[in-house]
Amino acid sequence: MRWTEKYRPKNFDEIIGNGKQKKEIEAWVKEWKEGNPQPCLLLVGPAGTGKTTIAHVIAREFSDFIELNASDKRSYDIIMNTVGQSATTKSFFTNDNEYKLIILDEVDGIHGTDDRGGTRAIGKIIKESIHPIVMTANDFYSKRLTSIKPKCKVIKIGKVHTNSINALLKRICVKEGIEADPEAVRALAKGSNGDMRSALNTLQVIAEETKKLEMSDLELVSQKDNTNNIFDSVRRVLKSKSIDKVKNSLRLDEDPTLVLEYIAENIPREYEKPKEIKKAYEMVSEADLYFGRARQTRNYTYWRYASEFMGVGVALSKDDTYKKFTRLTGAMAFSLMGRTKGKRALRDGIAEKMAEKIHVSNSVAISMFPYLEIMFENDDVAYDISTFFDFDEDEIKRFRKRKIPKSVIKRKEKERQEELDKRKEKQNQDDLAKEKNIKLNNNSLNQEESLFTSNLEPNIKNKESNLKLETEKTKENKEELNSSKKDRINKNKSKKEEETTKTDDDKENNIKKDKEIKKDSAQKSLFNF
Ligand SMILES: Nc1ncnc2c1ncn2[C@@H]1O[C@H](COP(=O)(O)OP(=O)(O)OP(=O)(O)O)[C@@H](O)[C@H]1O
Repeated sequence: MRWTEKYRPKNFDEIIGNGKQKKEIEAWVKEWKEGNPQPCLLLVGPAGTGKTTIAHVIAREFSDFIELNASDKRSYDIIMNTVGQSATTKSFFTNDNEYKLIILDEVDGIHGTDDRGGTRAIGKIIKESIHPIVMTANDFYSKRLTSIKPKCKVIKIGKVHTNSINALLKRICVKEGIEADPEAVRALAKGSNGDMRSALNTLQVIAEETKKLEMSDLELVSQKDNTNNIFDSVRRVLKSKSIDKVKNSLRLDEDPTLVLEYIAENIPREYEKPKEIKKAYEMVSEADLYFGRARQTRNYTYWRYASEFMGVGVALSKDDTYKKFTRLTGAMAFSLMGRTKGKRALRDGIAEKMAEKIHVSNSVAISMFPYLEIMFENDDVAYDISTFFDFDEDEIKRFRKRKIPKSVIKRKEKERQEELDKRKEKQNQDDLAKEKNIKLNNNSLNQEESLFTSNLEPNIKNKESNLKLETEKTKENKEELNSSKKDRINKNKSKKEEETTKTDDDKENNIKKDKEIKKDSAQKSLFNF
């Protein structure tokens, strides 16, 4: 295990140096925990001084945290997708009501044209986040920080003092059972120049196996810089067939893709048989694939596989170890990259223009370059294409050595102007025709309208008089109906009256008759007696 990990501080007390800054940071954490949101924290300072470590210690104070290497997320969309939502909703992990820390490492690593809104995205996250944010950066004066700094509480993390490093190294030597010359420990502390990571790495490299640290070891180490360390690793991979040794040699504090470049560069210097060289390069290519996958997915566990291929894979590609001295060289790729920086910038600029205009990716645009080179051989086509993409002189030079002749440019410009004039004229004519059409349409519309009205009017009048007649008729009918109804009612009434009188008469007669009958019967009964 790397000692930088083994001895990584787990709380503020274990972080050495920067006492005043630690207090400020602790106060910031306290405020958040008491429910008082604070501005985002920006820790700026040199490498290996504990910025990321501090961020992780802060993270322990919150319920959860999300960590992103800002320089890996150059796209606005990616940053917003990964952090944007988490920042604006409280529940980016589990507990809804608790604050979670957002760590954005290396915010100054978001680069120029590749930025694609990365800095803007960070600004948006700072503005909208309801969670605490800690950012780290190396370069206080980085342009990338210009817009970020004013929105943050900036804390400068300084180099760790030699005395503090010295004390920590001594403690580690005791824990690791290393017999250390105090003078050597001090020299190591001083030589690390405030970089705690470097001090720990050097101590581990020298003393982990030998369990000793002497001044003579340091003289050896002090001559070594990272590049020398890389050469040691590469030499070990190419010279050895011992898996352990090779694996150990690749444990160095260096970008593994850089180590891969160095190995690839030196394979043919050490290996002699074509079969060995072929196999070794197959291993390099496998390793490269894994690095690519790690980069794309940001899952850096793939690095492990990559190291297997570029270390053990390349080491075991040879039949036997070579007993010879080989002068190793640095990776040509990098010196080449340095030399071709301008060319690459030109290429990327052209690709970007093309990509934007014809909606393809930059790499597809670059893959069209050979065809453009052929097309650019023709002066007229060269002019047309460069005008279409808005290429400047340097960009045109990328595709043809000769400048486009002035006479061609003049003629083409004239043709272009004529074409433009023609188009303008045609446009004017079209506009006029359109206007005319509109007028004509309006006229015919008006005509149709009046025709319609004139046709409609008599009809309406007829209908109106019909309606009047009908209303009158209905009125008459109604009256008729009413009078007949009245008649009927009257008739019925008189009939009833008649009937009533008749009944009354009948009744009277009946009563009379009854009386007579009664009289008769009374007489009868008298007779009967
Ligand atoms: N102040 C410190 N106290 C104790 N250990 C430290 C301190 N600073 C760094 N270290 C050790 O160095 C290692 C690397 O430190 P860290 O990654 O925090 O540095 P950094 O400032 O973030 O560097 P970089 O800018 O390169 O990311 C830690 O794992 C830890 O072991």
